[in-house]
Amino acid sequence: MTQSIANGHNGLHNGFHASDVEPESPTSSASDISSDSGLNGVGSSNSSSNGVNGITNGTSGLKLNGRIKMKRKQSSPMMPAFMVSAPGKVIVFGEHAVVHGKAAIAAAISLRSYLLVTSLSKSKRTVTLKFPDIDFDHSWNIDELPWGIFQQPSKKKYYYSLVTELDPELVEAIQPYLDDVSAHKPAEIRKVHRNSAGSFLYMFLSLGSKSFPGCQYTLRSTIPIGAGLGSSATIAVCLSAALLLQLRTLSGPHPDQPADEARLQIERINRWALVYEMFIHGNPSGVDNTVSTQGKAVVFQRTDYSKPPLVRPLWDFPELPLLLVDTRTAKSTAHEVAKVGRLKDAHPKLVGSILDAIDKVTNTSADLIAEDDFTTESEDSLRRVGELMTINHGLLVSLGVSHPRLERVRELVDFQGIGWTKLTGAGGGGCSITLLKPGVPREKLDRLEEQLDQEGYQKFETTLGGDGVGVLWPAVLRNGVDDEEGGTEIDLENFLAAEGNDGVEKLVGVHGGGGEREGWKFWRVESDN
Ligand SMILES: Nc1ncnc2c1ncn2[C@@H]1O[C@H](COP(=O)(O)OP(=O)(O)OP(=O)(O)O)[C@@H](O)[C@H]1O
Ligand SMILES: C[C@@](O)(CCO)CC(=O)[O-]
Repeated sequence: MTQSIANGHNGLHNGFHASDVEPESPTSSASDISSDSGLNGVGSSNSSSNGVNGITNGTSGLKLNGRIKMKRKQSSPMMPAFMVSAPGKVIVFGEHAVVHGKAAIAAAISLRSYLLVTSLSKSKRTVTLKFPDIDFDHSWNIDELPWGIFQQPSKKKYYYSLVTELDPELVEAIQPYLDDVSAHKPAEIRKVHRNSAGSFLYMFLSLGSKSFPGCQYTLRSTIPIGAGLGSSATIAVCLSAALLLQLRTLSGPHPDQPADEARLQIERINRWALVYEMFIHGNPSGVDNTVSTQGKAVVFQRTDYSKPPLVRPLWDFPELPLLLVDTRTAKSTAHEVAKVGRLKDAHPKLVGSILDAIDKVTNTSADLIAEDDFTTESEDSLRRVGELMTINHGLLVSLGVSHPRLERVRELVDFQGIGWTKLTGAGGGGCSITLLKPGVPREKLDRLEEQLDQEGYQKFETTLGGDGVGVLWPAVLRNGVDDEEGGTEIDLENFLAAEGNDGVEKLVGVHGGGGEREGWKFWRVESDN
């Protein structure tokens, strides 16, 4: 398995603090502009990187005392259907410890979620979530949602706000709108659906306004759910980007966009994705949504939950030969995180030392891969990273987040003597990653894969370090066919009809023929400075 980061400079000294990009004097709220449902959010440009939110495209703005007053459009034509996509991730080092303020290294993978956003005609006042992967489909009447409490001056949040905790009163206000969600489904499924619905409503009501146009959000994913590959974060990122695009608060993505402006957009998407994750998980560190938004690989640390995290991109993350194995034992991140929290409460010093040790492992590894002579061709380089993975896994075992099925993968890999294995993500099931030794004989690998197959494991082919959140605007793809009609329009029908992961990838995948597919655009955040 290989990764594919193109940019040839070392981003280790290239860190940026998310707070660097906060607007100094934001002047219009998302809800101010949502009533003006102008088109062309992608490729449109706001001048937010200079600290003033001048959303200029498609509307004329009057500047008054440094503030921009938006002139209402006379008519608001419907937005075209568009798509957003975000990648899953693997945590290479530091899961769980990252929830307690320690560093983690995570990389985007090539498995992705895809969200189709379809606007409804003006007379249709509903908002619909369609999540066929989890058999969830629900609509609400936009006019009946509890806008009043979300718009109260003391509660109102904006597209640039940093929300670091959920407001219990707002969570409470949503509850009546969850009562009839999947009411006749089994309790376990109902719980998952209500969680998805609640997360969405919290974000929708925070960002939107009563005049938000009727629309449908349809999501399909190629990421196994609850496997530690950040599936929930991808949904958070897709919905956050979609809402911000609908509100025309994002600039780009476009190819000649300066990197710092691209980073600002990424940061805004990431902030709201965290809100969704908070609703799903309770206490997320934010590493999953951060790497899913930005893509590539990052060192992530959040020491103070009231502040943005420190995110240090690793543009030159090495092409580690990794084997990704799904135990096909679902777990709940919220459950595993809470378990570690309880262990820490019971044994603060001991668990504190384990978390410190994980932090050391992560930082040692970040230093190691930044060394000039680190190369994936070198046995010594790989052995050193591998040993750190083994140590990290051992520490996670001592935190109680492994699982017999994960230990079995380790046993099989160790028995063949072909690499170093650790769990990735929340553990308790989910996935493991194995760093393969250089020059492993094919027969040994075949034997391992056969054994894993027999025991019901699933092996994933993925590359590390791919693109973050992407946009397809409008939802039209050429699909490699040079037809004069202008390509295939992605609509609800063909999106829902695509068969399995391969069908979804073939129809809408961001990658075609090994490269990026024409039409999909990404915020380019790499920079030399
Ligand atoms: N394809 C999907 N469609 C709709 N909802 C999904 C989908 N994938 C994940 N989810 C949501 O995410 C939840 C799973 O999140 P969870 O954090 O437990 O797993 P994960 O994100 O895959 O793993 P990790 O957080 O450890 O990386 C599901 O219960 C569901 O709410
Ligand atoms: C287990 C955890 O560290 C990673 C889940 O992918 C949780 C989090 O960081 O929010």
